[in-house]
Amino acid sequence: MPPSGNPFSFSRVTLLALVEVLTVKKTTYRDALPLSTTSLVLAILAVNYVFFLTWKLYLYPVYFHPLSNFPAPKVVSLWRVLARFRGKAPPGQLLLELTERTPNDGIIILQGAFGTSMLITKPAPLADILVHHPYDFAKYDTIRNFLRPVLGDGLVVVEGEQHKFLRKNTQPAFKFGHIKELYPTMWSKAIELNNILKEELSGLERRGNDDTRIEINAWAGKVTLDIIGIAAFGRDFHVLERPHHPLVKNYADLLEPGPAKFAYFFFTLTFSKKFVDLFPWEVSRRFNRTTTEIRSICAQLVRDKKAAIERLGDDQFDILSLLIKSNNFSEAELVDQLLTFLAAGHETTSSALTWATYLLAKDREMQSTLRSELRAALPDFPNFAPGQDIAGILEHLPYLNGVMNETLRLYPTVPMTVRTSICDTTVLGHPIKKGTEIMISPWIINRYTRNWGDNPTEFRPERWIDQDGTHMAEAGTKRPTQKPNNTGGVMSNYAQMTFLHGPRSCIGQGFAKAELRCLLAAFVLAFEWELGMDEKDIMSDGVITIKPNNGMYLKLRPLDGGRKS
Ligand code: HEM
Repeated sequence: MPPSGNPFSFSRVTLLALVEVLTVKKTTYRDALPLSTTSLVLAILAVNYVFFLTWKLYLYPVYFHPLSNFPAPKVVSLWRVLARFRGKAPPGQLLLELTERTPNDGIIILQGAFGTSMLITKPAPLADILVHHPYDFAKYDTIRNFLRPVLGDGLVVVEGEQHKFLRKNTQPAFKFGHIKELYPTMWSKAIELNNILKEELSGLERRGNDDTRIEINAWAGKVTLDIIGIAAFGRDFHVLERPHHPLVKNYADLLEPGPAKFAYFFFTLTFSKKFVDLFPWEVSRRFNRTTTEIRSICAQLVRDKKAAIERLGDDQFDILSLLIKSNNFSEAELVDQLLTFLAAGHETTSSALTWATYLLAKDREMQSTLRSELRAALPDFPNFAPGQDIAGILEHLPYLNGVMNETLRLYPTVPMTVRTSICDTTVLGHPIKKGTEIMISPWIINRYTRNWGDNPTEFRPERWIDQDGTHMAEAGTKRPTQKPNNTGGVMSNYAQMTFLHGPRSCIGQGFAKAELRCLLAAFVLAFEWELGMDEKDIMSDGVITIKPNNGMYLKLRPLDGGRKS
């Protein structure tokens, strides 16, 4: 609901026109009126609509919206930004340019025909909204309704007390110790991916295929689906071996970016899903078919798991077992939670892995620096000595963590999220009305000069590495000791918003990072690569999450056991 204070809407000015016509007719002598009744109605409607447009496009946002009094710079350009939103720029980029142009202390008020909102650009208001009183803000009902068929009534979608309850009951599955136990599974899936890619390459060469490029984003999606299958359901979907698994097909269909998908999203949010579904539109039919199929696959998996627990007892610690054992969820609620983990837990990480391969393809020197660090740490690759602590090794490698964090900073998979205040509240001590729209864009915050200094868009893994004293290296020489840091070298944690912060932050952050470390490390040790497509064809795109709009084609050269073959 928009903040109160706007007395005019399209239907109201239309009704008002009727009242005006009646008043004119009643108060004017018949012969004194130089117009027929039809002309009078049309003339009054035209005047009212011109007034309404002026009111909606300019007068209301600039002078009458409650945010017009908020002490922050105002920019009347949201409608222009939206109009260009689907141009040749990734989601968030046009607002980033606007942010760079507008001197501000962390908040810019965007005024325009598509609504007035508060754009947050810096740490202080972010902390206030996301951490100090997070439950005063919620996702829009229209967005939650759009997400519900994909994610169920799971953690991403629910609000308030229901969210607190769910978060508390799912948090144990994401404890540090539990993620550590998942490292060997993630590692073996990473090795499986490498082996399959090597087979794929030699198959292409054997068949004399001219095009031996690999589209890495699709493979990244498969390996992360396999990993989340094991972590969430305790079940290996074997998607890597069976690329035509129905989950792959359905998620690929659902998440493929494109103009039709964007239009569907836009109309669903502007009107309602029920209304949009009334039209015979292929994209809406496909959306409904794929989400129904995914839900029925999840429901079957939940039934199988319950039966297995009853039959065999259960000593597993996958998310589903944990939720079943808590006895807090009905079968339908279990399906909802798993829909969330399945969707939120695989495309996000696969997109991050894809962007890491892109950034390293563009800088071969960084690729080989990372490879050297990994070779030194994992001399027996792809094997480990028995009992070797894979989590301990990977989490402490400075360059690996630097590449991962810098990729996550520059390509936050969720580039934009929107909240609305659900009660009258404050931001940085200033009152705001119920229904105020707040835009939080990790794309902007992670790339904004005022948060990251000069050259914020430069890929520099060293930002995430501290020089920590010196150590004795080979031949008695002293070398600086390097340690990964979690801030990127800037003063505030809130300058990195990829996973948000506070109780609505990504619950899977630790999981995603563990997975990225394994997949990236194994990939760098198994292949050398360069871009297999024109760089100008690469752009991040998507409706809720981003991925490259034309795929990410790489030319891979297999390495033998981490060495050149
Ligand atoms: C690189 C990988 C990932 C990124 C960038 C990412 C990012 C995010 C972001 C920005 C949010 C907040 C969305 C919003 O409120 O609008 C979120 C929420 C969430 N993410 Fe992730 N995510 C990633 C991986 C994962 C994984 C691997 C899982 C599960 C295994 C996961 C599960 C969730 C869940 C359940 C929520 C909702 C949390 C809540 O509202 O309490 N995510 N994620």
